[in-house]
Amino acid sequence: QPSAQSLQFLRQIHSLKVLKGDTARLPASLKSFIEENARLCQPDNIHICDGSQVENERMLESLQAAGTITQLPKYDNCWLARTNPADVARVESRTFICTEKREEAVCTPAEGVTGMLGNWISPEDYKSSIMSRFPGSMRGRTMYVIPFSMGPLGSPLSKIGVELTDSQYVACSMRIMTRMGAAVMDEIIDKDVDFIKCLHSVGTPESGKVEMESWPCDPQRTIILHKPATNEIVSYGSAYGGNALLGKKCFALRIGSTIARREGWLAEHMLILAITAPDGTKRYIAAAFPSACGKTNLAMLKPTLPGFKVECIGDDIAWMKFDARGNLRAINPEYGFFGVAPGTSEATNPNAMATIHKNTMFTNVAATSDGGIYWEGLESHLEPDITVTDWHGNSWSPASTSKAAHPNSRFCTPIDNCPVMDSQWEDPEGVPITAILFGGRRPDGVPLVYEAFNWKHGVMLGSAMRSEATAAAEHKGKVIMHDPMAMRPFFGYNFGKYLEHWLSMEKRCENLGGKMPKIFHVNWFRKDSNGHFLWPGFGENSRVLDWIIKRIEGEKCFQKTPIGNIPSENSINLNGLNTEVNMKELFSIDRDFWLKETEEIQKFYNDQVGNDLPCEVQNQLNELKERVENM
Ligand SMILES: C=CCn1c(=O)c2[nH]c(Cc3ccc(NC(C)=O)cc3)nc2n(CCCC)c1=O
Ligand SMILES: [Mn+2]
Repeated sequence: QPSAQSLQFLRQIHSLKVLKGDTARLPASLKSFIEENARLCQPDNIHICDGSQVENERMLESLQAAGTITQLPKYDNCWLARTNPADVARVESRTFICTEKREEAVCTPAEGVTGMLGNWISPEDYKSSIMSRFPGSMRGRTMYVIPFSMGPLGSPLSKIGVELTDSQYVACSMRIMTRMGAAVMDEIIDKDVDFIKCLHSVGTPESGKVEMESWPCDPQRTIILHKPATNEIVSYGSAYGGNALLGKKCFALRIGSTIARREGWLAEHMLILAITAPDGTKRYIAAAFPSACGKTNLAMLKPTLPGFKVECIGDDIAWMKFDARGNLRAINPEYGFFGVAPGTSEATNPNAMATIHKNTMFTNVAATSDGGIYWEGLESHLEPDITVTDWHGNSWSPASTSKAAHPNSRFCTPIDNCPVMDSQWEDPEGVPITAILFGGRRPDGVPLVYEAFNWKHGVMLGSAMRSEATAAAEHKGKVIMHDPMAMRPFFGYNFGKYLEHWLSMEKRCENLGGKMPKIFHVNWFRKDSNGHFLWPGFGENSRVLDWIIKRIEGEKCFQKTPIGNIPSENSINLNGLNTEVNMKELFSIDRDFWLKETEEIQKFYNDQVGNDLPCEVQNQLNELKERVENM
């Protein structure tokens, strides 16, 4: 029976029925956060999530009854969600950072150039965007209150958030992707900690007509807003992934990067892996890759080099901070994997396949007649008598010209299902990072691996990252897109200032008497003149990680080149490799290619960063250009 105080609280919010949870104990900050938004969104009732098994089962039953999800009886507690085809991916053009002054949020692109490093919105437009969407948006619905922690509860590197949402799909997915529920609520109550305020509604089209009953959304008016000054995130109209699971991109990267700047640490779009050599030395590596580079495949790598072991800490986000001894310690703030399904198979990522058959929410993948899932890349796993239903719900066969699964279809699966998690993956102190990799999909000119000469050089390499992508526009060619630090869609503030912050880490580390991590650039995707891949990739990448470890240990197994240090002759272990590798071509450095590359990088800086570019980064590019010219 709620206490008198909470009854008073309820009256304040229009005598709403609090279905679950006792509001009396909530600290004032949380109470007013809920109350203000309940008054704004007018839900029929409020459900304070405790994250329990029974609560989750009730939500799954309710989602099943609504037709949003169907059970996949071939696996243990696995579900398939099909979205409105208009709500299938992050919407970058509708994603904004709100600051007083535009230049705090974004760089100023050159005349006539479209900015590609984030979108700014004024405080006035932020307010009006909310007031034209949220009033009454939750009528007839329940407002779920989701208390969640990014990072292990109680870790000095963790941060807490509260997401208010009218989507049970979001609540079930947040329970997989973050530490969510009563333990976090206790932390908020006991320690009255600041929390990131996240408000989400799938909304309703202005016409009032919901296109697809089982997936309410408002694609025409989708908007994703961030206000770093007050640690607020507001998302409307989409229930999909990075738009709605606000702990991931919105919190852990965009808001996270602004907190990290204030507090002196790094919030990065990076996987974290542990590699143990045959002699037992274990190293932790963080790596940033744009999409389509196989980040999750590397994070869960099955090494081919005998005696090596690779274990996973995370596949998408790293929060890294120098500890008192000047060691860079990293945590994975997430609690699940939200991986791209197509392309995942026993051949490309056997450990992912071993992870996703329990307590997993699949979205927009195809379904099989024996109650399982299917997607492009799983052809060899299709039994002959099995029929397939595509992500629209239509029957599909390998002869179909259409795709069975949406290219951005996902598995959302608990980390603790993964068989290769590192024992320290939840260590509250984080794991010590001794190498940072930047990578890209570069079919031409970029060698398999090279090492930065120093931190400043490495920061320039990160800022200059590019990767082959399928052109979004109609001409379906391949273009080499800039994606600095693989953070292009996720910066929380001005990219130039972000680079300054990266540069400042060197001084910070020095003052603590520590050693900076080494920076490397890797490229699994170089092709020969016939368009064939020069490197077999996948588990063979352990040979590159082995060389990186040798370099961290100080072995002189490198040769200097104008672009950086590459492996010296025969210092990459090729024993046991059953395919011929043309190492000469794989590591060739062509003067014309690199002259062109430095020009492209300069153009990117001029077009997109302008005066916000730190002079040290420009100097590093000048030095690279000079070295290449003198070849
Ligand atoms: C840890 C693995 C990283 N990695 C790679 O290292 C990699 N390399 C390639 C290119 C490639 C593709 C097929 C073959 N096939 C054979 C038989 O050699 C070899 C290389 N594709 C790769 N992929 C898949 C990218 C799409 C997500 C990939 O993930
Ligand atoms: Mn990502």
